[in-house]
Amino acid sequence: MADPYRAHPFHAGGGMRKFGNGEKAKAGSIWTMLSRVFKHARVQWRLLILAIMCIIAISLLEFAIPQLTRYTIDVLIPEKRYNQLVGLGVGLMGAALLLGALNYISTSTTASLGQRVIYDLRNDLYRHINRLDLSFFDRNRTGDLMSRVTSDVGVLQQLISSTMIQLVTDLFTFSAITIYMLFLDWRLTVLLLATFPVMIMTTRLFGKRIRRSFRTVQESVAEVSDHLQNTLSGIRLIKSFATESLESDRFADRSKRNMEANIRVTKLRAMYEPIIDLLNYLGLAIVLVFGAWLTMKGYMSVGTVVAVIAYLRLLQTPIRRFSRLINTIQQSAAAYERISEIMNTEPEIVDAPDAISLRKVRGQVEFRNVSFQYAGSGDQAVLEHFDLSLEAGKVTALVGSSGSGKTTIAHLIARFYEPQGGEITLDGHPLRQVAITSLRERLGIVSQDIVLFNGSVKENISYGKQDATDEELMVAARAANAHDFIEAFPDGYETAIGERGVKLSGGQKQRISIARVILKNPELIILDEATASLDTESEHLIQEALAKLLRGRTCLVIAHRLSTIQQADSIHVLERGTIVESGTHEQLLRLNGRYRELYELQFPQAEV
Ligand SMILES: Nc1ncnc2c1ncn2[C@@H]1O[C@H](COP(=O)(O)OP(=O)(O)OP(=O)(O)O)[C@@H](O)[C@H]1O
Repeated sequence: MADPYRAHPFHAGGGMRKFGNGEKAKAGSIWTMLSRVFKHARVQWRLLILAIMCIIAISLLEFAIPQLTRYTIDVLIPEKRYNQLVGLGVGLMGAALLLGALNYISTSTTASLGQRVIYDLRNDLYRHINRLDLSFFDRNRTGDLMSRVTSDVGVLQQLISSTMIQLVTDLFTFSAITIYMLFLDWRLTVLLLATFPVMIMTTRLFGKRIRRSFRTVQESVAEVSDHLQNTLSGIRLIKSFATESLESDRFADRSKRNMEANIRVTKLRAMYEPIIDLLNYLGLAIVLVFGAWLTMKGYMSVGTVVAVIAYLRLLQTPIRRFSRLINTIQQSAAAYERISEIMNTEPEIVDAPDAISLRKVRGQVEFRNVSFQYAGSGDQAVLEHFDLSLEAGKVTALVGSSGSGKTTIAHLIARFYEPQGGEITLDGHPLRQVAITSLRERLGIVSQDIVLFNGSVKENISYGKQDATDEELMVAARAANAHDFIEAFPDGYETAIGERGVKLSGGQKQRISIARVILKNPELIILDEATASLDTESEHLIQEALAKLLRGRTCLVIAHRLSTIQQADSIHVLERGTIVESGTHEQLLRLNGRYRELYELQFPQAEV
């Protein structure tokens, strides 16, 4: 049946929703992000060690080259050591070659390290999303979740594959050079370091703003993705209402937010980088002026000044690079916040520590004094002090007006949601004590809202029993009256059914979904409006298939159409979460109550 809450039009609710019990990642938690990402990287420790060793070697080489310049100016030239010139050239070229090789190794290692970490992170995130409760998916938009798994994780990729290692290298180079420069000339170095607090303050100031804008960028990417997901999967509705241009305008609006946020980021960076450059020039001016003065006074050699300038440039490289990395870092921090919001959300419906695994069930289901309301629906309870029994091996039907709570009852049996009060038992075991997987393995649901995946007929039928043999598959398809039409397809069971089964008719989809449940062979079946909206012939075929499916199993049938449930062993009429009448079809007709009213509405000419 159509779930009224889900059957919303496009674009229900905009903006971010709160992530259930998930904490928000703390603002300014760049170090938390780096350390968590590092934890993932630690698993690849061989690559990590290789990358770090290369980086240290690169830093040492870069550090040694200015020493050659200094030696040439201060020793080789004044002392005219011609015989050492060849050695100098060869040494320099050798160092350059080694530098090239080390750079190659470190770049390729860090790139594959990054890819592997991202691979793990993305899989963890997807696994985690799959574990979350249905109520989480009620609260969050599919497109938004998709963009967290694709775009946000993608942003982190940059951070891991280049930025983080670069950051470690730069930190190492920076500290080594600063220490060496202090030895070389502490006065010049202290003067130089005086510009640093200003740099740090500027970075913090801009960093926060840049991150905020990136958060908007990522959120707008999510909105664009949500729009795409909704409209492309609902393209038939758009065409039938001729709302193509309306949707294009809405798309443009969402893209505009993305564009504006990106422009804001670019402007912030455009302002930040020149400020850092200015501070770098200030450093150079200090070294030049003060260094020149020291040299003129004879306190320092020309070679030392040249070496200090060379080191200054080496020192400024990491600073400059950091000012560019800040973009990636802040963007990653914004993306990481969005990933953390999911990772910090824990499912509430989980196995109890002493949960029992059910191997075989009879299917006796009891609702005792059950109260339930959906999260976020105010104090609107769907069920209050509700009692219901499903007799093992019997067919129990639920009828009643729209919104009376029929599907909710099915959801509670499957433990998609947990009741706030009372207890539901299966064969006497409270559902809270039953391992969720074992419960769902014993349960088959056929609903009007059929979900088929893009793939072959065979893959779809065997979804609940991946190791089914071709023979078993065909037996199930025959029982579901699906074998004949499947065989008539040019590729038979290998036929691709298209996204959500678009290449199949409504009745065919329904029969495939029945075959899927027959193959799974559960003891407990829920049919939710399974035969609505079908023509008489399809309905006949499906009724036949369902009759085979129900044989010998416990079954709950939820129906609007009373013709489909007349044979049920017992029928309950539900109104606003309360059972108002119960009995067999004949008994209920004799009661002259709500059931008879519904029956006469559907069959005005019937003789009853
Ligand atoms: N996921 C949800 N979140 C919040 N409220 C919900 C959700 N699903 C259903 N509801 C509300 O719970 C009530 C019962 O819905 P339910 O789907 O159980 O009714 P139903 O009897 O199956 O209706 P119909 O026959 O029209 O399908 C309705 O008022 C509905 O708006």
